[in-house]
Amino acid sequence: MTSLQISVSDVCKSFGKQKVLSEIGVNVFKGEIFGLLGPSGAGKTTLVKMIAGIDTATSGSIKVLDVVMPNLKVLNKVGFMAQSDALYGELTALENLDFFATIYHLKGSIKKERIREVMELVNLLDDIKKPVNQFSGGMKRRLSLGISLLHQPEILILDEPTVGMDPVLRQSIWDELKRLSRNGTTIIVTTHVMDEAEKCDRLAMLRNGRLIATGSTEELKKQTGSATIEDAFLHFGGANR
Ligand SMILES: Nc1ncnc2c1ncn2[C@@H]1O[C@H](COP(=O)(O)OP(=O)(O)OP(=O)(O)O)[C@@H](O)[C@H]1O
Repeated sequence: MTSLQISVSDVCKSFGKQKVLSEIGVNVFKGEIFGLLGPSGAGKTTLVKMIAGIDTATSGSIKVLDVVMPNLKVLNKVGFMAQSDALYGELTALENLDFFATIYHLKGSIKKERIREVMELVNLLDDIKKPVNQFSGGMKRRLSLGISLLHQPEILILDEPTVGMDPVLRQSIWDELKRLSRNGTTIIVTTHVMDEAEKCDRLAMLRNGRLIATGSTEELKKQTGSATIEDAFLHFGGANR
Protein backbone atom coordinates (compact mmCIF):
# COMPACT_ATOMS: atom_id res chain seq x y z
CA MET A 1 0.00 0.00 0.00
CA THR A 2 1.28 3.44 -0.82
CA SER A 3 1.72 5.53 2.29
CA LEU A 4 0.74 9.13 2.76
CA GLN A 5 3.83 11.33 3.13
CA ILE A 6 2.42 14.83 2.89
CA SER A 7 -1.08 15.99 3.67
CA VAL A 8 -2.30 19.52 3.18
CA SER A 9 -5.83 20.06 4.51
CA ASP A 10 -7.97 23.10 4.05
CA VAL A 11 -4.98 25.44 4.04
CA CYS A 12 -5.41 29.19 3.63
CA LYS A 13 -2.66 31.78 3.63
CA SER A 14 -2.95 35.55 3.79
CA PHE A 15 -0.32 38.26 3.77
CA GLY A 16 -2.03 41.11 5.59
CA LYS A 17 -5.36 41.54 3.87
CA GLN A 18 -4.30 39.71 0.72
CA LYS A 19 -5.44 36.10 0.62
CA VAL A 20 -2.99 34.21 -1.57
CA LEU A 21 -4.11 30.61 -0.95
CA SER A 22 -7.66 29.39 -0.33
CA GLU A 23 -8.80 25.99 0.93
CA ILE A 24 -5.94 23.96 -0.46
CA GLY A 25 -6.16 20.19 0.00
CA VAL A 26 -3.46 17.94 -1.38
CA ASN A 27 -2.18 14.45 -0.50
CA VAL A 28 1.18 13.19 -1.70
CA PHE A 29 2.19 9.53 -1.46
CA LYS A 30 5.51 7.78 -1.08
CA GLY A 31 7.68 7.77 -4.17
CA GLU A 32 5.50 10.11 -6.20
CA ILE A 33 6.70 13.01 -8.26
CA PHE A 34 3.97 15.51 -7.53
CA GLY A 35 3.86 18.69 -9.59
CA LEU A 36 2.38 22.04 -8.63
CA LEU A 37 1.53 23.75 -11.86
CA GLY A 38 0.38 27.33 -12.17
CA PRO A 39 1.14 30.72 -13.63
CA SER A 40 3.34 33.28 -11.91
CA GLY A 41 1.73 34.48 -8.70
CA ALA A 42 -0.61 31.47 -8.38
CA GLY A 43 0.79 30.67 -4.94
CA LYS A 44 3.14 27.74 -5.67
CA THR A 45 6.13 29.09 -3.75
CA THR A 46 3.97 30.08 -0.79
CA LEU A 47 2.55 26.55 -0.63
CA VAL A 48 5.87 24.70 -0.86
CA LYS A 49 7.45 26.98 1.74
CA MET A 50 4.70 25.99 4.17
CA ILE A 51 5.15 22.30 3.33
CA ALA A 52 8.89 22.67 3.95
CA GLY A 53 8.13 24.29 7.31
CA ILE A 54 9.68 27.65 6.42
CA ASP A 55 6.39 29.52 6.68
CA THR A 56 3.14 28.86 8.52
CA ALA A 57 -0.41 28.57 7.22
CA THR A 58 -2.97 31.16 8.31
CA SER A 59 -5.46 28.31 8.78
CA GLY A 60 -5.72 24.61 8.02
CA SER A 61 -3.06 21.98 8.64
CA ILE A 62 -0.02 20.52 6.96
CA LYS A 63 1.55 17.20 7.94
CA VAL A 64 4.81 15.84 6.63
CA LEU A 65 5.64 12.23 7.56
CA ASP A 66 2.75 12.39 10.02
CA VAL A 67 4.22 15.39 11.86
CA VAL A 68 2.34 18.70 11.99
CA MET A 69 4.43 21.39 10.30
CA PRO A 70 6.45 23.41 10.99
CA ASN A 71 8.57 21.06 13.10
CA LEU A 72 12.33 20.75 13.42
CA LYS A 73 12.02 16.97 13.84
CA VAL A 74 11.53 16.44 10.13
CA LEU A 75 14.18 18.93 9.01
CA ASN A 76 16.71 16.16 8.38
CA LYS A 77 14.23 14.22 6.28
CA VAL A 78 13.30 17.09 3.99
CA GLY A 79 15.38 18.63 1.23
CA PHE A 80 14.22 22.05 0.03
CA MET A 81 15.49 23.91 -2.97
CA ALA A 82 14.20 27.47 -2.84
CA GLN A 83 13.60 29.63 -5.88
CA SER A 84 16.03 32.28 -4.71
CA ASP A 85 19.31 30.57 -3.99
CA ALA A 86 20.35 30.54 -0.34
CA LEU A 87 24.08 30.48 -1.01
CA TYR A 88 27.09 32.28 0.45
CA GLY A 89 28.57 34.26 -2.44
CA GLU A 90 32.01 34.84 -0.94
CA LEU A 91 32.50 31.15 -0.25
CA THR A 92 33.44 28.54 -2.85
CA ALA A 93 30.95 25.90 -3.95
CA LEU A 94 32.83 23.36 -1.86
CA GLU A 95 32.69 25.58 1.23
CA ASN A 96 28.95 26.04 0.72
CA LEU A 97 28.46 22.29 0.37
CA ASP A 98 30.60 21.65 3.41
CA PHE A 99 28.55 24.12 5.46
CA PHE A 100 25.22 22.51 4.55
CA ALA A 101 26.60 18.97 4.88
CA THR A 102 27.65 19.80 8.43
CA ILE A 103 24.16 21.10 9.24
CA TYR A 104 22.88 17.72 8.07
CA HIS A 105 25.42 15.91 10.29
CA LEU A 106 27.39 14.41 7.42
CA LYS A 107 30.99 13.71 8.38
CA GLY A 108 34.31 12.42 7.12
CA SER A 109 34.47 10.18 4.07
CA ILE A 110 30.67 9.95 3.75
CA LYS A 111 30.47 13.74 3.54
CA LYS A 112 33.26 13.84 0.95
CA GLU A 113 31.65 11.13 -1.12
CA ARG A 114 28.17 12.74 -1.06
CA ILE A 115 29.62 16.11 -2.07
CA ARG A 116 31.38 14.47 -5.02
CA GLU A 117 28.22 12.56 -6.04
CA VAL A 118 25.90 15.56 -6.02
CA MET A 119 28.39 17.80 -7.81
CA GLU A 120 28.84 15.17 -10.48
CA LEU A 121 25.10 14.97 -10.88
CA VAL A 122 24.67 18.72 -11.39
CA ASN A 123 27.79 18.84 -13.53
CA LEU A 124 29.74 21.26 -11.35
CA LEU A 125 32.72 19.17 -10.27
CA ASP A 126 35.14 21.30 -12.29
CA ASP A 127 33.87 24.49 -10.63
CA ILE A 128 33.84 23.28 -7.07
CA LYS A 129 36.67 25.56 -5.96
CA LYS A 130 35.24 28.74 -7.47
CA PRO A 131 33.58 31.38 -5.27
CA VAL A 132 29.85 31.26 -5.83
CA ASN A 133 29.64 34.97 -6.70
CA GLN A 134 31.49 34.04 -9.92
CA PHE A 135 28.77 31.52 -10.83
CA SER A 136 26.10 32.17 -13.47
CA GLY A 137 22.43 32.03 -12.44
CA GLY A 138 22.10 28.49 -13.85
CA MET A 139 25.20 27.32 -11.98
CA LYS A 140 23.79 28.67 -8.72
CA ARG A 141 20.55 26.78 -9.37
CA ARG A 142 22.52 23.59 -9.96
CA LEU A 143 24.50 24.09 -6.78
CA SER A 144 21.29 24.70 -4.82
CA LEU A 145 19.85 21.50 -6.22
CA GLY A 146 23.00 19.60 -5.27
CA ILE A 147 22.78 20.96 -1.72
CA SER A 148 19.13 19.89 -1.38
CA LEU A 149 20.16 16.31 -2.29
CA LEU A 150 23.19 16.08 0.03
CA HIS A 151 21.52 14.31 2.94
CA GLN A 152 19.45 11.97 0.74
CA PRO A 153 16.15 13.28 2.12
CA GLU A 154 12.99 11.17 2.11
CA ILE A 155 11.05 14.22 0.92
CA LEU A 156 12.41 16.52 -1.73
CA ILE A 157 10.74 19.88 -2.36
CA LEU A 158 11.97 21.74 -5.41
CA ASP A 159 10.78 25.22 -6.38
CA GLU A 160 11.29 25.63 -10.14
CA PRO A 161 14.43 23.50 -10.07
CA THR A 162 15.45 23.61 -13.72
CA VAL A 163 15.00 27.32 -14.48
CA GLY A 164 18.06 28.56 -16.35
CA MET A 165 19.36 25.08 -17.17
CA ASP A 166 20.12 23.88 -20.68
CA PRO A 167 18.05 21.02 -22.15
CA VAL A 168 20.74 18.37 -21.71
CA LEU A 169 21.24 19.11 -18.03
CA ARG A 170 17.48 19.48 -17.54
CA GLN A 171 17.04 15.98 -18.93
CA SER A 172 19.72 14.52 -16.68
CA ILE A 173 18.16 16.22 -13.64
CA TRP A 174 14.78 14.72 -14.55
CA ASP A 175 16.38 11.29 -15.03
CA GLU A 176 17.81 11.64 -11.53
CA LEU A 177 14.45 12.72 -10.06
CA LYS A 178 12.83 9.66 -11.67
CA ARG A 179 15.57 7.42 -10.25
CA LEU A 180 15.15 8.92 -6.77
CA SER A 181 11.39 8.46 -6.93
CA ARG A 182 11.76 4.81 -8.01
CA ASN A 183 13.93 4.34 -4.92
CA GLY A 184 11.18 5.76 -2.69
CA THR A 185 11.96 9.49 -2.45
CA THR A 186 8.81 11.60 -2.48
CA ILE A 187 9.23 14.68 -4.65
CA ILE A 188 7.21 17.88 -4.94
CA VAL A 189 8.18 20.14 -7.78
CA THR A 190 6.72 23.49 -8.78
CA THR A 191 6.71 24.51 -12.39
CA HIS A 192 5.02 26.66 -14.95
CA VAL A 193 6.63 24.72 -17.79
CA MET A 194 4.18 22.33 -19.39
CA ASP A 195 6.64 19.72 -20.62
CA GLU A 196 7.96 19.41 -17.08
CA ALA A 197 4.44 19.03 -15.74
CA GLU A 198 4.00 16.11 -18.17
CA LYS A 199 6.87 14.30 -16.44
CA CYS A 200 5.14 14.31 -13.03
CA ASP A 201 3.12 11.32 -11.78
CA ARG A 202 0.36 13.56 -10.46
CA LEU A 203 -0.34 17.25 -10.65
CA ALA A 204 -2.20 19.93 -8.76
CA MET A 205 -3.16 22.87 -10.94
CA LEU A 206 -3.24 26.21 -9.14
CA ARG A 207 -4.65 29.48 -10.27
CA ASN A 208 -5.11 32.65 -8.22
CA GLY A 209 -4.49 30.75 -5.00
CA ARG A 210 -7.06 28.05 -5.68
CA LEU A 211 -6.76 24.44 -6.78
CA ILE A 212 -8.52 24.05 -10.07
CA ALA A 213 -7.72 20.37 -10.66
CA THR A 214 -5.74 17.46 -9.20
CA GLY A 215 -4.94 14.10 -10.73
CA SER A 216 -2.51 12.05 -12.75
CA THR A 217 -1.41 13.62 -15.99
CA GLU A 218 -3.34 10.93 -17.87
CA GLU A 219 -6.52 11.53 -15.82
CA LEU A 220 -6.36 15.27 -16.32
CA LYS A 221 -5.95 14.91 -20.07
CA LYS A 222 -8.69 12.28 -20.28
CA GLN A 223 -11.15 14.32 -18.21
CA THR A 224 -10.78 17.26 -20.57
CA GLY A 225 -10.30 15.35 -23.82
CA SER A 226 -6.95 17.09 -24.21
CA ALA A 227 -3.86 15.86 -25.99
CA THR A 228 -1.51 17.82 -23.75
CA ILE A 229 -1.33 19.07 -20.18
CA GLU A 230 -1.25 22.60 -21.56
CA ASP A 231 -4.65 22.08 -23.19
CA ALA A 232 -5.99 20.44 -20.02
CA PHE A 233 -4.76 23.39 -17.95
CA LEU A 234 -6.49 25.87 -20.25
CA HIS A 235 -9.63 23.74 -20.14
CA PHE A 236 -9.69 23.90 -16.33
CA GLY A 237 -9.39 27.69 -16.56
CA GLY A 238 -5.71 27.86 -15.79
CA ALA A 239 -4.83 30.78 -18.01
CA ASN A 240 -3.92 33.92 -16.13
CA ARG A 241 -7.09 36.01 -16.17
N1 LIG B 1 6.07 37.65 1.89
C1 LIG B 1 5.04 38.07 1.15
N2 LIG B 1 4.36 39.18 1.48
C2 LIG B 1 3.31 39.61 0.75
N3 LIG B 1 2.84 38.99 -0.34
C3 LIG B 1 3.49 37.89 -0.74
C4 LIG B 1 4.61 37.36 -0.02
N4 LIG B 1 5.03 36.22 -0.65
C5 LIG B 1 4.22 36.06 -1.71
N5 LIG B 1 3.29 37.05 -1.76
C6 LIG B 1 2.20 37.16 -2.76
O1 LIG B 1 1.55 35.91 -2.82
C7 LIG B 1 1.13 35.61 -4.16
C8 LIG B 1 1.64 34.25 -4.55
O2 LIG B 1 3.07 34.30 -4.68
P1 LIG B 1 3.96 33.01 -4.94
O3 LIG B 1 5.38 33.44 -4.93
O4 LIG B 1 3.56 31.94 -3.99
O5 LIG B 1 3.53 32.60 -6.41
P2 LIG B 1 4.16 31.57 -7.42
O6 LIG B 1 3.05 30.76 -7.97
O7 LIG B 1 5.26 30.83 -6.75
O8 LIG B 1 4.76 32.51 -8.55
P3 LIG B 1 6.13 32.41 -9.39
O9 LIG B 1 5.97 31.31 -10.37
O10 LIG B 1 6.21 33.76 -10.04
O11 LIG B 1 7.22 32.19 -8.39
C9 LIG B 1 1.63 36.78 -5.01
O12 LIG B 1 0.56 37.66 -5.21
C10 LIG B 1 2.71 37.40 -4.17
O13 LIG B 1 2.81 38.78 -4.45
